[in-house]
Amino acid sequence: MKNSFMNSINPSEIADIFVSMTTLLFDQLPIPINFLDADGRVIIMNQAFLDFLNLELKDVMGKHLSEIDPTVRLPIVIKTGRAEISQKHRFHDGREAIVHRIPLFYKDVIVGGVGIILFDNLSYLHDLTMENHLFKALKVNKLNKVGDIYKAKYSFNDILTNSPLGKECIERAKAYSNTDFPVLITGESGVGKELLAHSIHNSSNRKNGPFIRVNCAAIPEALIESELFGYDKGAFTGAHKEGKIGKFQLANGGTIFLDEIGDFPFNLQAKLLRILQEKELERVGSNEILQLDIRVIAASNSNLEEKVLENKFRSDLFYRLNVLNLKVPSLRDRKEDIPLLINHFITSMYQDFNIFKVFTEDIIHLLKAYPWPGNVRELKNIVERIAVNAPDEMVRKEDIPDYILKSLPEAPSDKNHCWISEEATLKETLLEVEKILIMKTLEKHGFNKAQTAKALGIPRMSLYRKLKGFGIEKS
Ligand SMILES: Nc1ncnc2c1ncn2[C@@H]1O[C@H](COP(=O)(O)OP(=O)(O)OP(=O)(O)O)[C@@H](O)[C@H]1O
Repeated sequence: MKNSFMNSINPSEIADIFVSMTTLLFDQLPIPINFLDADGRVIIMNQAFLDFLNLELKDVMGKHLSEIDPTVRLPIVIKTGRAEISQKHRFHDGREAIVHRIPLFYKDVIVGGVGIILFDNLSYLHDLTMENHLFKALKVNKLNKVGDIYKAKYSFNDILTNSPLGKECIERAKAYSNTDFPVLITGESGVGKELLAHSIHNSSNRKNGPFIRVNCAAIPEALIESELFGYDKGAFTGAHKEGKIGKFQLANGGTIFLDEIGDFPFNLQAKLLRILQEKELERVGSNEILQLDIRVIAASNSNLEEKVLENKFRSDLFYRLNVLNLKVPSLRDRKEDIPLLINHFITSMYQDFNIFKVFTEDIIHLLKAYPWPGNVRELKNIVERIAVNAPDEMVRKEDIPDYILKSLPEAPSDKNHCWISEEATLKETLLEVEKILIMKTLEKHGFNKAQTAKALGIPRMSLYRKLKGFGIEKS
């Protein structure tokens, strides 16, 4: 029977039969699914996907997916070969969805990709939060655990460092991930605090549970209570009738990452402390107490001890969060990492956008002399900016943004050349010499300002003033 069926098929028809049977099967499913070929062109799009796009099959078949919606990323995933699971996506018409993008391999060669919209219409339900919607969908469809949706994205392998300070920080974070105590990560903006929080969760016992990030500075103060703690049905006028799941409840079984904790409103700090101490949550409008099983990781780029002294942050909360402390060093204190990071960012530019640029030793040397107040984030932005804008493959000094070049000391181009202009006044000349001396001493002491001031024999405040005068420090 089987043989006679197979024998009756022309081999060239097999692919067509596969496509039409798969389409028939996927048309029965309420989940939007599409298949692209290796060039990013549509081979299969099921009815649920067509309904989502409000298109007909003839409008999409054989078209490059980006012609249908320019925001899509599946063609990029087909190029990189790296699956993107449970990602939030905003379509060109503003609708949001949770999507999977998966490359398909046959004998190690990418032959196409599958796109799946897991939860659509996240935004039309403006009276429901995304979390509620997901939570409901999880319950109804028994599709996944919350932890499968809210995953930590990074692990220790994503954190690059060559420097002793960086390595020490990672070793400490790894040790912390073997415990369940709260961790407070401190350090300047852009040093990689969030990366570390993800990594600690991902190598802890909670790695299969959810990782919920809350940016305490980004949520309006009036909403923070309901966002974090949730509320019960009809808790107050204007509340959604079904209530709201708060971030703490969502994080149950996993980790909650409270980023920029220094901005947490003072009047809610007692409630936060109670949750951390009791591991119990009482939603607004409810008498029911929920038992929580969560780990808390907090991060701050402001000095929390100072905030405690200024009565802007409760000392009991500070001690509760600061059981384990992780201080992330600034990039200027681990300049050895700069070449490694530059290399990593240009490799990503090549993999993601096919842009290839060479940063020579000289250019890296120049970039190492800059103090990087915005740390790794600033370095990443600058490398990407240079890579996109530099006209030639070999990056030149002129391709480095002006504000960086201006903040570097003017080194004499050769030993015999006097770099001091004969027209310069004595004051100008002394200033120039001072600038060069300060920059060289800063470099010698790994941009540690306390050590530099000591070596120069000047008070630290006067060093800060001079650096500000040179336009090197933030005012
Ligand atoms: N060691 C590292 N290796 C690779 N990438 C890094 C490293 N450190 C930071 N990054 C990258 O730098 C950027 C900033 O990192 P991150 O958001 O973790 O910093 P942050 O300290 O949390 O900043 P903020 O205080 O402003 O929230 C991210 O794109 C991150 O991927």
